[in-house]
Amino acid sequence: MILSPSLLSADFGNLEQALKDLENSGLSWVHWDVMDGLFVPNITFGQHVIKMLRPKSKLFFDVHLMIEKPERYLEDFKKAGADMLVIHAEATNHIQRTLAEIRRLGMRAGLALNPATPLNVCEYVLDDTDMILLMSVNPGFGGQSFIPATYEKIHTLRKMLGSRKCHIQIDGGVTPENTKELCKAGADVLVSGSAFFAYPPFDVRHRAFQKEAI
Ligand SMILES: O=C(CO)[C@@H](O)[C@H](O)COP(=O)(O)O
Ligand SMILES: [Fe+2]
Repeated sequence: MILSPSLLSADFGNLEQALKDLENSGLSWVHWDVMDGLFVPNITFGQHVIKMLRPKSKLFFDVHLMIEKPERYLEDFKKAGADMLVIHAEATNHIQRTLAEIRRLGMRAGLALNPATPLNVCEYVLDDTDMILLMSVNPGFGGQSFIPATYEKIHTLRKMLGSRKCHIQIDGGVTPENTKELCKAGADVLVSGSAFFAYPPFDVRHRAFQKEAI
């Protein structure tokens, strides 16, 4: 299981320190929640902030784009140093083209689905994605409660993926308490914001999640 802590719950005034602390705690991924105030009601940071922090960190930058028409900014995020770009199926009319363009630019391509979005939207683009992100809360805010219907969705998606090497990432309300069940259902990348950052030290927190993973 890969744990990808969400900086949405970190101190925005000191992201450099948060990145250092994560790296020193043995983590390898970090999750950036980019919000535009349109696709979701909240606004966070964009490509410029990521670009300034890229030289400060060796972590894998997992960038979750909660923005309308993400195809407008792919090159910007590549230049900013994103390793993986995750677009929302609900935010573009051109899912396949956008995923293919992300890969052409040399990044890994992910596709995110809101809780109410059925799995069939990704059926014909499974070979174009390195990761499917299943939202287990409605996007826009940290600290919300996990939606239990996600378990069945993970299980069905894992069957749909067959032997493909594609991550299933879960985002929203993830805690050490539901980690085992999520892994059992077929998830292998977990995002955690509030349940991770609220309880330092991070190496102890990291172990609390990993202990539950199967
Ligand atoms: O994408 C989002 C929210 O839209 C997430 O990445 C949150 O940051 C997860 O926060 P918690 O639910 O773990 O507090
Ligand atoms: Fe996210």
